[in-house]
Amino acid sequence: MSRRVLGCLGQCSSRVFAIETDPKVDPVYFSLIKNPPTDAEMPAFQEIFGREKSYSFQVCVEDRIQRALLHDDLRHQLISGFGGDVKVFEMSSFRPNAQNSLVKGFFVNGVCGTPETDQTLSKLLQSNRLAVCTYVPGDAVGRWCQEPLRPAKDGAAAAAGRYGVVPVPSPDHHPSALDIINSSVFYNFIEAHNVMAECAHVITEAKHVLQRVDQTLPMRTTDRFPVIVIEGLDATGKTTLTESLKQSLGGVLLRSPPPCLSPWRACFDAKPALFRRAFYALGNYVTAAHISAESARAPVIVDRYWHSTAAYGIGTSVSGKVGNLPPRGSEVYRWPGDLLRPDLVLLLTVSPEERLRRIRGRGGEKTREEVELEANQLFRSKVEEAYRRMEDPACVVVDASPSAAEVLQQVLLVIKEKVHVQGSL
Ligand SMILES: Nc1nc2c(ncn2[C@@H]2O[C@H](COP(=O)(O)OP(=O)(O)OP(=O)(O)O)[C@@H](O)[C@H]2O)c(=O)[nH]1
Ligand SMILES: Nc1ncnc2c1ncn2[C@@H]1O[C@H](COP(=O)(O)OP(=O)(O)O)[C@@H](O)[C@H]1O
Repeated sequence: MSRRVLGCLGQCSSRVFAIETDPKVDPVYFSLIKNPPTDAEMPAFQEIFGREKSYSFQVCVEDRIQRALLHDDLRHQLISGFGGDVKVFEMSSFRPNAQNSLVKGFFVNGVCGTPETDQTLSKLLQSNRLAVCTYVPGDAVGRWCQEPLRPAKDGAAAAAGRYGVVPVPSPDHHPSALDIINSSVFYNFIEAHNVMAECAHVITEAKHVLQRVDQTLPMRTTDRFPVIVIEGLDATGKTTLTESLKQSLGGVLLRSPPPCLSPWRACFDAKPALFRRAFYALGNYVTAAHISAESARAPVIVDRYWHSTAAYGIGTSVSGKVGNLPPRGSEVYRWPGDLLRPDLVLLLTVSPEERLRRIRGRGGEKTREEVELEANQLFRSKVEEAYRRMEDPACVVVDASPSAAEVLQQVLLVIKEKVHVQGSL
């Protein structure tokens, strides 16, 4: 049962809220206090709260599937309902350093009180699954307050309390880093399977994915030939290299997500991150079963595996600069304990210019994230840095700028040096 939480930002002053006016820079952080602030006067207030009217909207629904769907839908409602001049910023409310304390939402400023915007606000207020707040001047010298809103009898907005808003220093970790484990990245099969099962009643394709996954043979861990994973941003040369390695090693080439899940990939690429990540995570477990079977008879080369899923999940969930990524050694970079572990993971890297040259030379369709990769050097840098922080197994970085033949020779040398597993290479 969803519960209406008024002013969820104000309910426990240990919460901080972050307003991301530009995803490329650090958010502005505030906290709430019971009484209007006495000495907080910050230019940030005026810049953020001072344009016309500003509001915050947060989905307050227990069920994570409904929360993910409503969050995506709320963004569209705000953009369409308040008109083009209004700025819609990501906003998150959280307890610093407390995992899973993140409540994501949106902050909207520059709302002119027209009949259309009043109607939009009234409609949003009627929803008992949103916490809606407005921000009003606390006094004449630039101090601000937050007022949780509830619908009055005539549908207009009525304030239900008032909290002072004070700026606070940036916390140790970026709020988005609090929401990675088993949300942006899955660290065991059951967690990913649960999300897919929970969304099956709203996403028909999830039933088909679960059928395929549940048909997957249990993994065997008997003696096996080497398992080598090739990772890297798109157009670094993974497909070219894995095909050559298959020939050179007389091996089997697999990829994740596996072909048996291909019919539903485009569907999940268009879904909220929670569902998309669960899809790719389950793809890795299906691929692991195939690796286990094939490695009994030949070396196995894999084109993308868990590191891709983790790096894209971390790179997309952590906004702002590369420094906002969880530090090296964080548990988010650690391999799932229940997933078949490869003997070697090679990370192909090339310069951004060379990647673009190769992309142009290749053509072909791109996923939404690949489009974003091209548009956003910052996103690319975060994905690549996340790859480099992976542990146990770590990625062995390979400069893939030389010719395909030279890269192949270089990689064969690395494999000879690093892989000591039963079975000939
Ligand atoms: N394989 C894989 N792709 C992911 C994952 N998460 C996001 N993606 C997206 O899917 C794209 C790669 O799709 P693939 O079909 O593996 O394409 P690919 O042939 O490896 O891509 P190239 O790297 O361009 O060759 C990535 O660039 C991301 O946009 C994941 O966990 N596994
Ligand atoms: N070492 C290389 N040098 C030059 N071009 C390459 C090299 N490896 C791959 N390419 C070309 O770059 C493009 C992308 O390569 P591909 O293997 O599809 O990369 P990925 O699978 O990582 O996206 C293709 O047109 C391919 O022919």
